Amino acid sequence: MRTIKVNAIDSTNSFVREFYEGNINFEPVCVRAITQTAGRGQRGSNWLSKAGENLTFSILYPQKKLKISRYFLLSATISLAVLKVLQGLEIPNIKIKWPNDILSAKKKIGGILIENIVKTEGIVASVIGIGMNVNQENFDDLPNAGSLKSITGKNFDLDELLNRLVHKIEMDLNELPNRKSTDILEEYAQNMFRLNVVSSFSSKEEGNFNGIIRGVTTEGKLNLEIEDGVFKTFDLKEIQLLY
Ligand SMILES: Nc1ncnc2c1ncn2[C@@H]1O[C@H](COP(=O)(O)OP(=O)(O)OP(=O)(O)O)[C@@H](O)[C@H]1O
Ligand SMILES: O=C(O)CCCC[C@@H]1SC[C@@H]2NC(=O)N[C@@H]21
Repeated sequence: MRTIKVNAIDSTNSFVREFYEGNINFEPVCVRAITQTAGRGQRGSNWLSKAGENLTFSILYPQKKLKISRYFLLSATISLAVLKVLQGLEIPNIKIKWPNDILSAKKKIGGILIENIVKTEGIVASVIGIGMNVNQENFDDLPNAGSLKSITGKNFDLDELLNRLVHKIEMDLNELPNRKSTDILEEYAQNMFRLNVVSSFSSKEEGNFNGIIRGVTTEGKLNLEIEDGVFKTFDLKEIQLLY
């Protein structure tokens, strides 16, 4: 797909979304910013990334009326594509922290923000925003953040890494309609951070409590074993993994 490099913009997600508004027929496109002045994360957070040291990009991907109920399969496919590219570069211990934080050695090295363009017929396009911490060495205000450099001690070529990520994502998205959802969910679960171990959670309804991550539902809800043999599912708005 075509990649456009821009110097400074507010947010690559906002940029490609605006680009879509005037273009009904389009090919997938990737927009990468050297720096974002208002990078956005999940749950309304900011995405902070030093200019020129990391990757911040968004892919605008046309969908053929994707059902909203299949949205998480898309999200899981993106997380797994990123994970596989990083594993191919021998970055250690890559995990997906539900729903789609990318961790290496327990540090958050990447974040994914997918925003769908929904019409009455379903999802007609997806904006897939990815922030990857690559060569930045210090994350003073973000104690849980890390980068490929802070973990491996090596510098990475940003253009080459972007090409690998975009290529893998495009291939896996094209393959998505042919894949069984149970296979995707199983592969996702196998790569989850803190799968099958007791973890602490915080939820609006129940305060802080312990549970064991056992996987995800087709809709992307977190499936927790909250007592022996007792399971409960939670969506992103309802719960946070503390550690
Ligand atoms: N470059 C970055 N790398 C990692 N995290 C970042 C970055 N920029 C902003 N953040 C945000 O800083 C916050 C702290 O991240 P951290 O992973 O430590 O906390 P968290 O509670 O696990 O967050 P999350 O809600 O994403 O699971 C998160 O909201 C994260 O998205
Ligand atoms: O973990 C998260 O909270 C998601 C972070 C997503 C950040 C990327 S950087 C490129 C794209 N543009 C944005 O404004 N956000 C995403």
